[in-house]
Amino acid sequence: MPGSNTYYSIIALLDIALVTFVLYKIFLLIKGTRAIQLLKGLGILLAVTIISQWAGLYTINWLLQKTIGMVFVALPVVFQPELRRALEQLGRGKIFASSSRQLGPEARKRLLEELVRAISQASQQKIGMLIVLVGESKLHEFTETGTYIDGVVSRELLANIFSPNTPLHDGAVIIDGERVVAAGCLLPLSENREVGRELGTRHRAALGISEVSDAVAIVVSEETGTISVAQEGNLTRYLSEKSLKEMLEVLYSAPENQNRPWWRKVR
Ligand SMILES: Nc1ncnc2c1ncn2[C@@H]1O[C@H](COP(=O)(O)OP(=O)(O)OP(=O)(O)O)[C@@H](O)[C@H]1O
Repeated sequence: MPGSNTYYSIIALLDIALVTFVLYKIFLLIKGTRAIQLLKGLGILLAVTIISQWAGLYTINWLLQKTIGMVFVALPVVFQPELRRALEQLGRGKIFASSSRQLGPEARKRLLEELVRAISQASQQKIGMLIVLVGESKLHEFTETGTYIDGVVSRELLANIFSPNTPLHDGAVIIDGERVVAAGCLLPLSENREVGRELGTRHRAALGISEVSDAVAIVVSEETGTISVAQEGNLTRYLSEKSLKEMLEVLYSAPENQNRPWWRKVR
Protein backbone atom coordinates (compact mmCIF):
# COMPACT_ATOMS: atom_id res chain seq x y z
CA MET A 1 0.00 0.00 0.00
CA PRO A 2 1.47 3.43 -0.90
CA GLY A 3 2.79 5.15 2.23
CA SER A 4 3.70 1.96 4.09
CA ASN A 5 7.31 0.94 4.88
CA THR A 6 7.08 -2.23 2.77
CA TYR A 7 5.92 -0.16 -0.20
CA TYR A 8 8.93 2.17 0.08
CA SER A 9 11.32 -0.80 0.52
CA ILE A 10 9.99 -2.44 -2.65
CA ILE A 11 10.25 0.86 -4.58
CA ALA A 12 13.82 1.37 -3.28
CA LEU A 13 14.79 -2.16 -4.34
CA LEU A 14 13.24 -1.63 -7.77
CA ASP A 15 15.10 1.67 -8.06
CA ILE A 16 18.45 0.03 -7.23
CA ALA A 17 17.77 -2.87 -9.61
CA LEU A 18 16.94 -0.45 -12.45
CA VAL A 19 20.06 1.67 -11.87
CA THR A 20 22.21 -1.49 -11.76
CA PHE A 21 20.67 -2.75 -15.01
CA VAL A 22 21.16 0.58 -16.79
CA LEU A 23 24.79 0.86 -15.59
CA TYR A 24 25.47 -2.71 -16.69
CA LYS A 25 24.03 -2.01 -20.17
CA ILE A 26 26.10 1.18 -20.45
CA PHE A 27 29.20 -0.77 -19.44
CA LEU A 28 28.52 -3.39 -22.15
CA LEU A 29 27.95 -0.62 -24.68
CA ILE A 30 31.27 1.08 -24.04
CA LYS A 31 33.32 -2.03 -23.34
CA GLY A 32 35.89 -2.43 -26.10
CA THR A 33 35.48 1.15 -27.33
CA ARG A 34 37.75 4.15 -26.86
CA ALA A 35 35.31 5.42 -24.20
CA ILE A 36 36.81 2.94 -21.74
CA GLN A 37 40.27 4.56 -22.10
CA LEU A 38 38.71 7.96 -21.51
CA LEU A 39 36.93 6.71 -18.39
CA LYS A 40 40.26 5.42 -17.06
CA GLY A 41 41.81 8.84 -17.74
CA LEU A 42 38.92 10.58 -15.97
CA GLY A 43 39.28 8.21 -13.00
CA ILE A 44 42.96 9.10 -12.67
CA LEU A 45 42.18 12.83 -12.97
CA LEU A 46 39.52 12.57 -10.24
CA ALA A 47 41.87 10.61 -7.96
CA VAL A 48 44.66 13.20 -8.39
CA THR A 49 42.15 16.03 -7.72
CA ILE A 50 41.01 14.41 -4.46
CA ILE A 51 44.61 13.78 -3.38
CA SER A 52 45.64 17.38 -4.18
CA GLN A 53 42.70 18.70 -2.13
CA TRP A 54 43.57 16.41 0.77
CA ALA A 55 47.25 17.48 0.59
CA GLY A 56 46.32 21.18 0.54
CA LEU A 57 47.80 21.83 -2.95
CA TYR A 58 45.21 24.52 -3.69
CA THR A 59 46.54 25.89 -6.97
CA ILE A 60 46.98 22.50 -8.62
CA ASN A 61 43.62 21.46 -7.20
CA TRP A 62 41.95 24.55 -8.76
CA LEU A 63 43.63 23.75 -12.09
CA LEU A 64 42.51 20.10 -11.98
CA GLN A 65 38.94 21.04 -11.12
CA LYS A 66 38.79 23.42 -14.08
CA THR A 67 40.27 20.69 -16.34
CA ILE A 68 37.65 18.16 -15.25
CA GLY A 69 34.92 20.72 -15.95
CA MET A 70 36.30 21.25 -19.46
CA VAL A 71 36.53 17.50 -20.09
CA PHE A 72 32.84 17.08 -19.24
CA VAL A 73 31.92 19.89 -21.64
CA ALA A 74 34.08 18.28 -24.38
CA LEU A 75 32.61 14.78 -23.89
CA PRO A 76 29.54 15.12 -26.15
CA VAL A 77 31.72 16.59 -28.90
CA VAL A 78 34.39 13.86 -28.74
CA PHE A 79 31.86 11.04 -28.46
CA GLN A 80 29.29 12.41 -30.86
CA PRO A 81 29.30 9.25 -33.10
CA GLU A 82 29.02 6.89 -30.12
CA LEU A 83 26.24 8.94 -28.51
CA ARG A 84 24.31 9.07 -31.76
CA ARG A 85 24.62 5.30 -32.16
CA ALA A 86 23.53 4.68 -28.56
CA LEU A 87 20.45 6.87 -29.03
CA GLU A 88 19.64 5.12 -32.32
CA GLN A 89 19.90 1.74 -30.58
CA LEU A 90 17.70 2.98 -27.77
CA GLY A 91 15.17 4.13 -30.34
CA ARG A 92 15.14 0.70 -31.97
CA GLY A 93 14.99 -1.02 -28.58
CA LYS A 94 18.32 -2.71 -29.29
CA ILE A 95 19.94 -1.70 -26.02
CA PHE A 96 17.67 -4.15 -24.30
CA ALA A 97 18.34 -6.91 -26.82
CA SER A 98 19.95 -10.05 -25.50
CA SER A 99 23.07 -11.83 -26.69
CA SER A 100 23.49 -12.43 -30.42
CA ARG A 101 24.18 -16.07 -29.59
CA GLN A 102 20.61 -16.76 -28.57
CA LEU A 103 19.23 -18.32 -31.74
CA GLY A 104 16.35 -20.66 -32.46
CA PRO A 105 17.25 -24.38 -32.72
CA GLU A 106 17.10 -24.50 -36.53
CA ALA A 107 19.16 -21.34 -37.01
CA ARG A 108 21.72 -22.49 -34.43
CA LYS A 109 22.11 -25.90 -36.06
CA ARG A 110 22.62 -24.36 -39.48
CA LEU A 111 25.05 -21.70 -38.24
CA LEU A 112 27.23 -24.21 -36.36
CA GLU A 113 27.25 -26.62 -39.30
CA GLU A 114 28.38 -23.86 -41.71
CA LEU A 115 30.99 -22.50 -39.30
CA VAL A 116 32.51 -25.87 -38.47
CA ARG A 117 32.60 -26.92 -42.15
CA ALA A 118 34.25 -23.65 -43.23
CA ILE A 119 36.81 -23.75 -40.42
CA SER A 120 37.80 -27.39 -40.83
CA GLN A 121 38.14 -26.94 -44.59
CA ALA A 122 40.42 -23.93 -44.03
CA SER A 123 42.39 -25.94 -41.49
CA GLN A 124 42.95 -28.80 -43.97
CA GLN A 125 44.01 -26.38 -46.69
CA LYS A 126 46.07 -24.21 -44.30
CA ILE A 127 44.19 -21.06 -45.10
CA GLY A 128 44.52 -18.38 -42.42
CA MET A 129 41.23 -17.42 -40.76
CA LEU A 130 40.14 -15.11 -38.00
CA ILE A 131 36.45 -15.19 -37.07
CA VAL A 132 34.88 -13.18 -34.25
CA LEU A 133 31.55 -14.28 -32.78
CA VAL A 134 29.78 -11.32 -31.22
CA GLY A 135 28.17 -11.72 -27.80
CA GLU A 136 26.44 -8.87 -26.00
CA SER A 137 28.97 -6.14 -26.85
CA LYS A 138 28.33 -5.28 -30.49
CA LEU A 139 31.92 -4.31 -31.42
CA HIS A 140 30.90 -1.40 -33.69
CA GLU A 141 34.30 0.18 -33.10
CA PHE A 142 35.92 -2.81 -34.85
CA THR A 143 33.34 -3.58 -37.55
CA GLU A 144 33.81 -0.01 -38.74
CA THR A 145 37.47 -0.72 -39.53
CA GLY A 146 36.50 -3.36 -42.11
CA THR A 147 34.20 -3.71 -45.11
CA TYR A 148 30.48 -3.96 -44.39
CA ILE A 149 28.95 -7.20 -45.71
CA ASP A 150 25.69 -8.10 -43.92
CA GLY A 151 25.36 -11.57 -45.46
CA VAL A 152 24.04 -14.82 -44.03
CA VAL A 153 26.88 -17.06 -42.76
CA SER A 154 27.69 -19.88 -45.14
CA ARG A 155 30.78 -22.02 -45.74
CA GLU A 156 31.01 -20.64 -49.27
CA LEU A 157 30.93 -17.02 -48.13
CA LEU A 158 33.62 -17.62 -45.48
CA ALA A 159 35.80 -19.59 -47.92
CA ASN A 160 35.48 -16.75 -50.40
CA ILE A 161 36.36 -14.04 -47.89
CA PHE A 162 39.48 -15.82 -46.60
CA SER A 163 40.63 -17.05 -49.98
CA PRO A 164 44.31 -15.95 -50.32
CA ASN A 165 45.08 -12.92 -52.46
CA THR A 166 41.52 -11.61 -52.34
CA PRO A 167 40.89 -8.08 -51.03
CA LEU A 168 39.14 -9.13 -47.79
CA HIS A 169 41.26 -12.10 -46.68
CA ASP A 170 43.41 -9.98 -44.31
CA GLY A 171 41.95 -9.13 -40.92
CA ALA A 172 38.93 -10.53 -39.11
CA VAL A 173 35.39 -11.45 -40.05
CA ILE A 174 32.84 -10.34 -37.47
CA ILE A 175 29.72 -12.48 -37.11
CA ASP A 176 26.67 -11.23 -35.23
CA GLY A 177 23.95 -13.86 -34.84
CA GLU A 178 23.53 -15.54 -38.21
CA ARG A 179 25.08 -12.75 -40.24
CA VAL A 180 28.57 -11.81 -41.34
CA VAL A 181 28.59 -8.12 -40.41
CA ALA A 182 31.97 -7.15 -41.85
CA ALA A 183 35.27 -8.57 -43.11
CA GLY A 184 38.84 -7.29 -43.12
CA CYS A 185 38.39 -5.83 -39.63
CA LEU A 186 41.29 -4.70 -37.46
CA LEU A 187 41.26 -5.99 -33.90
CA PRO A 188 43.27 -4.85 -30.87
CA LEU A 189 46.41 -6.92 -30.32
CA SER A 190 46.84 -8.63 -26.95
CA GLU A 191 49.87 -7.58 -24.97
CA ASN A 192 49.83 -10.74 -22.88
CA ARG A 193 53.49 -11.71 -22.39
CA GLU A 194 52.61 -15.30 -21.53
CA VAL A 195 51.52 -16.00 -25.09
CA GLY A 196 53.99 -18.24 -26.92
CA ARG A 197 56.54 -16.45 -29.12
CA GLU A 198 55.60 -18.63 -32.06
CA LEU A 199 52.16 -16.99 -32.13
CA GLY A 200 51.95 -14.00 -34.40
CA THR A 201 49.53 -11.15 -34.85
CA ARG A 202 46.54 -13.23 -36.00
CA HIS A 203 46.47 -15.12 -32.68
CA ARG A 204 47.25 -11.96 -30.71
CA ALA A 205 44.35 -10.16 -32.40
CA ALA A 206 42.00 -13.05 -31.45
CA LEU A 207 43.18 -12.89 -27.85
CA GLY A 208 43.00 -9.08 -27.88
CA ILE A 209 39.31 -8.94 -28.83
CA SER A 210 38.46 -11.62 -26.23
CA GLU A 211 40.21 -9.51 -23.57
CA VAL A 212 38.28 -6.33 -24.27
CA SER A 213 34.85 -7.84 -24.94
CA ASP A 214 32.69 -10.92 -24.43
CA ALA A 215 33.31 -11.97 -28.05
CA VAL A 216 34.81 -15.35 -28.90
CA ALA A 217 37.44 -15.50 -31.66
CA ILE A 218 38.35 -18.53 -33.75
CA VAL A 219 41.72 -18.69 -35.51
CA VAL A 220 43.01 -21.03 -38.18
CA SER A 221 46.76 -20.82 -38.53
CA GLU A 222 48.01 -20.25 -42.04
CA GLU A 223 51.32 -21.87 -41.11
CA THR A 224 50.12 -25.05 -39.41
CA GLY A 225 46.38 -25.23 -40.03
CA THR A 226 45.73 -25.58 -36.28
CA ILE A 227 42.44 -24.32 -34.91
CA SER A 228 42.42 -22.16 -31.76
CA VAL A 229 39.68 -20.40 -29.85
CA ALA A 230 40.14 -17.25 -27.75
CA GLN A 231 37.63 -16.58 -25.00
CA GLU A 232 37.87 -14.26 -22.00
CA GLY A 233 41.58 -13.67 -22.65
CA ASN A 234 42.46 -17.39 -22.84
CA LEU A 235 43.59 -19.22 -25.95
CA THR A 236 42.67 -22.89 -26.39
CA ARG A 237 44.86 -24.39 -29.08
CA TYR A 238 45.03 -27.56 -31.19
CA LEU A 239 41.28 -28.08 -31.40
CA SER A 240 39.95 -30.91 -33.54
CA GLU A 241 36.82 -30.49 -35.66
CA LYS A 242 34.91 -32.44 -33.01
CA SER A 243 36.10 -30.38 -30.06
CA LEU A 244 35.46 -27.14 -31.96
CA LYS A 245 31.90 -28.28 -32.62
CA GLU A 246 31.39 -29.18 -28.96
CA MET A 247 32.79 -25.83 -27.87
CA LEU A 248 30.50 -23.92 -30.22
CA GLU A 249 27.49 -25.98 -29.14
CA VAL A 250 28.13 -25.03 -25.52
CA LEU A 251 28.65 -21.39 -26.49
CA TYR A 252 25.43 -21.18 -28.47
CA SER A 253 23.22 -23.44 -26.37
CA ALA A 254 24.02 -21.70 -23.10
CA PRO A 255 24.29 -18.01 -23.86
CA GLU A 256 27.57 -16.83 -22.38
CA ASN A 257 27.35 -16.27 -18.65
CA GLN A 258 24.20 -18.33 -18.32
CA ASN A 259 25.73 -20.38 -15.56
CA ARG A 260 27.33 -17.42 -13.90
CA PRO A 261 25.88 -14.93 -11.49
CA TRP A 262 25.32 -11.56 -13.19
CA TRP A 263 28.11 -9.78 -11.28
CA ARG A 264 30.66 -12.16 -12.79
CA LYS A 265 29.64 -11.13 -16.29
CA VAL A 266 31.30 -7.76 -15.76
CA ARG A 267 35.03 -8.30 -15.97
N1 LIG B 1 45.20 -6.33 -35.63
C1 LIG B 1 44.77 -7.30 -36.45
N2 LIG B 1 43.44 -7.52 -36.58
C2 LIG B 1 42.99 -8.49 -37.40
N3 LIG B 1 43.79 -9.30 -38.11
C3 LIG B 1 45.10 -9.13 -38.01
C4 LIG B 1 45.67 -8.13 -37.17
N4 LIG B 1 47.02 -8.20 -37.28
C5 LIG B 1 47.26 -9.19 -38.15
N5 LIG B 1 46.13 -9.77 -38.60
C6 LIG B 1 46.00 -10.89 -39.54
O1 LIG B 1 47.04 -11.80 -39.27
C7 LIG B 1 47.83 -12.01 -40.44
C8 LIG B 1 49.26 -12.19 -40.05
O2 LIG B 1 49.36 -13.30 -39.27
P1 LIG B 1 50.72 -13.73 -38.57
O3 LIG B 1 51.45 -14.68 -39.46
O4 LIG B 1 51.46 -12.55 -38.02
O5 LIG B 1 50.05 -14.41 -37.32
P2 LIG B 1 50.11 -15.85 -36.70
O6 LIG B 1 49.40 -15.71 -35.40
O7 LIG B 1 51.52 -16.38 -36.73
O8 LIG B 1 49.19 -16.68 -37.64
P3 LIG B 1 49.55 -17.84 -38.69
O9 LIG B 1 49.83 -19.06 -37.87
O10 LIG B 1 48.32 -17.90 -39.49
O11 LIG B 1 50.75 -17.34 -39.47
C9 LIG B 1 47.61 -10.77 -41.26
O12 LIG B 1 47.79 -11.07 -42.63
C10 LIG B 1 46.20 -10.39 -40.96
O13 LIG B 1 45.29 -11.12 -41.79
